[in-house]
Amino acid sequence: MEQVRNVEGTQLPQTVEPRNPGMPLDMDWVRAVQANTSAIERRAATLPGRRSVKKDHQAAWLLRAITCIDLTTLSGDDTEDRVRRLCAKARQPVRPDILQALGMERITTGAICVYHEMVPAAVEALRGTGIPVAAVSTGFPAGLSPYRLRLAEIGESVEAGASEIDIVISRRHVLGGNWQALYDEMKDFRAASGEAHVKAILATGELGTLRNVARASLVCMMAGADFIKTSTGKEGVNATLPVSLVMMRAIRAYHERTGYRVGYKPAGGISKAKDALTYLALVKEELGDRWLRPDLFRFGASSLLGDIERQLEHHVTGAYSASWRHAAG
Ligand SMILES: O=C[C@H](O)COP(=O)(O)O
Repeated sequence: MEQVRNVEGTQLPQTVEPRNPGMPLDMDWVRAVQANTSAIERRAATLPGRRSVKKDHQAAWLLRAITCIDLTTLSGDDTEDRVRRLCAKARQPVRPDILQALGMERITTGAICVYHEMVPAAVEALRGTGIPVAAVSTGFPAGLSPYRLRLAEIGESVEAGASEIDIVISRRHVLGGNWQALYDEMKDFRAASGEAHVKAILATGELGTLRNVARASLVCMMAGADFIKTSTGKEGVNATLPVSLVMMRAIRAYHERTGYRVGYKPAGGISKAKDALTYLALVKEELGDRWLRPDLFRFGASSLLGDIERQLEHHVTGAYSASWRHAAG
């Protein structure tokens, strides 16, 4: 077995960024946004081949990835029992013997992410663990239910104990270039969330262009989003590397302009450990180490944890498969 080196931040102190206060809508900044699609795609295409995460650090990075997962179930057939099982997994995402072999005592996932109706079961199952419950809200996934009901849904989830709210934006505001409407909507959602942290789901697969993704990212941050998130997991195209580059660069620009760090959450279709490593490498390169913590980075994923567990088990037992070596390259 390879020695797992201690990666700073794998066992995490509770550092939480101050909430993003937002800023007035700066329309000149929004209109000036460019996105060079071919350059972005070229950059994204070279990333998986890089050795940004060295092989002998991979197990530690995979543990880090686990701490950043919003462990998710968002199905029509969700039950309280399923959510309770998921919460048990969030509390103990890796078998204790594997964890011990990797030199770690305890880790948890970043959060649990569920529909509103499942919030009470999740809150109860996670009581005393410090693991937050995130609720998808505002008529997830399409965001087309009546506006007052979308606002009320946020309030009810907060009241039920959700400390993170994943809202969906109205895609039509982006597609129609109605940035003021997007800003106002996001501000209302933010206000309705009270003290809860707010993740703005852009549904990037439905926004048409990378420039729209960049503009929507900026507008949501200006309106006070604490995180920007790619997708609901229900669009035809969900998290991708080009979209992630655009969103991370918007986060960087917002930080440079305002001093506030907004978090990033790629979500939907991320199910392989090697993909998690690629995303972590991208975050490290584009935003820096500070973003590699669960208060600023999450994976929205329902099946990623299973693959990471398998890879860690292989790592510990020495059955480190040739295909994995190749894939993680
Ligand atoms: O927000 C999280 C996504 O809905 C999860 O998508 P996934 O089931 O493809 O991992």
